[in-house]
Amino acid sequence: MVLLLESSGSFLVLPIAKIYFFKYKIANLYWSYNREHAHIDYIRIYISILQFFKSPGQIAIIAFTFSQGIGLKEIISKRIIMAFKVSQEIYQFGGRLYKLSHPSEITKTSMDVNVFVPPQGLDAKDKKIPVLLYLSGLTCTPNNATEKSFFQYFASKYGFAVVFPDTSPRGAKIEGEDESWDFGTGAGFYVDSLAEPWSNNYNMYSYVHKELLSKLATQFPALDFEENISITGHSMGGLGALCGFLKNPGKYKSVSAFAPISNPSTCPWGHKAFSNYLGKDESQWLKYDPTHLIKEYKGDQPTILIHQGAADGFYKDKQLQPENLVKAAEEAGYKGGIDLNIVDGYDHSYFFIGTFSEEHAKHHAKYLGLLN
Ligand SMILES: N[C@@H](CCC(=O)N[C@@H](CSC=O)C(=O)NCC(=O)O)C(=O)O
Repeated sequence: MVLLLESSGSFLVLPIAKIYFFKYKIANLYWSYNREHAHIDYIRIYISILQFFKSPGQIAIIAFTFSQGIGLKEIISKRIIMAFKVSQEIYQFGGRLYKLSHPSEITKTSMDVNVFVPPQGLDAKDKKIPVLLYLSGLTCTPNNATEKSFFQYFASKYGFAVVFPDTSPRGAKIEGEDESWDFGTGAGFYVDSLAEPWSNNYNMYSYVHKELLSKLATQFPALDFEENISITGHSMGGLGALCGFLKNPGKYKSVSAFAPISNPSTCPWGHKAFSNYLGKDESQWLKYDPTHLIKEYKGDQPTILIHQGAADGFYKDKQLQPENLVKAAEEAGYKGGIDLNIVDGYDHSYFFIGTFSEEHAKHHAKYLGLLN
């Protein structure tokens, strides 16, 4: 079988992959458009099939390269693959950084995502390793935090994986989506839009918390996306992290944020985004406002760690308002409390995030069972 794959090329790979997929319930097929790297795909096929037969019962990853005549639509319609294209696999801090993309059914666009697997996740045998989801801020792609937050270093030190999703759909072809930096492309605000024309694509809440995590769970069986996952984020991503935690009791073990938009219903960024994505009914806005959500929250109540630079211009302009969240948490009797650290001299940039990312990594490592 292995020799057949090599000599026959991808025309035969697909039928064979299909047979093994159905016969052995293989959950995960790796795929690539990239003809130039076909030899790497074939090597992955050998390794995956050998691994599968060596350890039956485990999920195998089979790779194949698309050839002309095998369309993406056909493959998806037959529910054959859980698909991520791997555009780069980079060695870092003993682990691997994967730069991935995949077609999303929720945003109806191709989505980029970076995933860092620490060394502990490369040779994990019996126990899955925890995951930290990092949501980025306005204008960011998966690469900003990957390049500037230092999170991968601390992920290797403590032993958790990190997922860096994108901040919006890209190329949805909606009129006006590229007109401003704080709305549309790069500014999905992690909400499910209700209003036209955004509601067809701008559904980053469901994309991140449902589709992406479930697809990654199939792609990375050594990572624990179900039972041991925490969430953090910066600015608009801090808002996304706080909402993700407060709207899904029990899903995330812990939450933290860097300079989060804490009370979006009452700040200019929130007004602009929510009135466009969610419409005029302000009761819908409260469903994505942490300062409101914490009053109704009923789940586990770990300490929420927040850092905020005192010299951050957006803080001074009242876009962020973490004090409102602290007050609401106190009034609601949120048990773990909000550990708000206003740090002198720091601004809103990744220099600020990189300075405090170890504290946040440690905070999550504790709740993820990696530290006492
Ligand atoms: N208009 C500016 C500012 C954009 C900016 O500051 N973005 C922040 C997030 S703001 C809140 O969500 C950011 O993290 N930028 C990326 C970075 O690498 O610093 C602009 O477009 O630059």
